Amino acid sequence: MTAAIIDGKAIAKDIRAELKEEIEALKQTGMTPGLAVVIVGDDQASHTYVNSKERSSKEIGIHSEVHRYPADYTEEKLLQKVEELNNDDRIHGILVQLPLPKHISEDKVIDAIAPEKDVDGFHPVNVGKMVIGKDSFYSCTPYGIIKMLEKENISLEGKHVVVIGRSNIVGKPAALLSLMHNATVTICHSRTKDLPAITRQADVVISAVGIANYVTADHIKPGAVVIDVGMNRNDAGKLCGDVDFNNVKEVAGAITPVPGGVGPMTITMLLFNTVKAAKAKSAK
Ligand SMILES: NC(=O)C1=CN([C@@H]2O[C@H](COP(=O)(O)OP(=O)(O)OC[C@H]3O[C@@H](n4cnc5c(N)ncnc54)[C@H](OP(=O)(O)O)[C@@H]3O)[C@@H](O)[C@H]2O)C=CC1
Ligand SMILES: Nc1nc(=O)c2c([nH]1)NC[C@@H]1CN(c3ccc(C(=O)N[C@@H](CCC(=O)O)C(=O)O)cc3)C=[N+]21
Repeated sequence: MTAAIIDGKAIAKDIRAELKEEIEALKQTGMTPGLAVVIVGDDQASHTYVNSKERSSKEIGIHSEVHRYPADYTEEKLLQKVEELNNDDRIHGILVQLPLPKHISEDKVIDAIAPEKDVDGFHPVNVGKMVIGKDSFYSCTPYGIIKMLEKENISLEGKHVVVIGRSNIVGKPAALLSLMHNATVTICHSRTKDLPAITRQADVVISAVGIANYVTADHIKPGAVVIDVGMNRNDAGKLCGDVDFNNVKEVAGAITPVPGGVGPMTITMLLFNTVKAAKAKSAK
């Protein structure tokens, strides 16, 4: 059996086309959604992501601004900038690119973002609302996975979802959103014993570890859905996920590729959340 390849790029394109129409309608009412991205430091990969976010925003008509600062920018100045953006009426969404340089507390910066502008869904208020099952801004990567499965007509109801990874931005919210969709959820991490025995019980495996070729064919139950969040470089310097794609695709029922799977959905949900924030503001 060869798995169906889930085309995240195509699904992302469809959702972005829907958002574009929605933005055109909003503009008719005098509202242009605005996104501010803040990046500190000179990490090349981070700059590439940020440029891609800016391009994608502009393509669908979002007002987009990027604030770039050197690696020695102070925490105090960054907090001031966030405050300024909190009070800027043209801006509905604020994203501070992570990771930040070591001398800046990520927690402090995330806490400083107004929850109604936190389109990353990282602020404790938004995380807390998600935990108690309320509508809020959900973290873009896990939310993108949920949307992708919906578009593929893969229901999570009653399914055993095994999430590998428990970070605040991917693993944990992926588990909670799966639970919200009535899955039975297991969370695995670096202290988990006999991981393959657990993942082999899964109807859906979501891997967010950050190790190339970590998930191999013997981890997967025949026919299971495999979602690869990992963004790694292999020995040849090529972008790859956590999953040994060529071998796993012979066992799985459906699988997401890297690139072209979860990544494009992440950016799409950032745009989705920005439009959502703008609509909430205009409804006030
Ligand atoms: N496609 C996309 O849009 C995005 C992709 N990513 C990518 O996803 C991956 C994960 O990101 P993120 O969650 O931020 O990473 P973190 O490093 O914060 O978390 C990794 C998680 O994997 C767990 N882990 C590490 N080693 C093992 C192991 N040997 N066995 C089982 N679990 C293990 C860790 O466990 P423990 O908690 O015990 O340390 C941790 O919970 C990265 O490759 C990242 O680049 C991230 C964001 C968006
Ligand atoms: N505040 C904050 N919010 C984030 O959402 C955030 C962040 N910080 N820091 C870094 C991670 C990583 N991340 C990705 C987004 C898109 C792709 C993506 O589009 N990937 C493409 C390929 C890109 C390429 O070719 O290099 C793909 O998978 O097809 C990847 C990774 C968001 N993150």
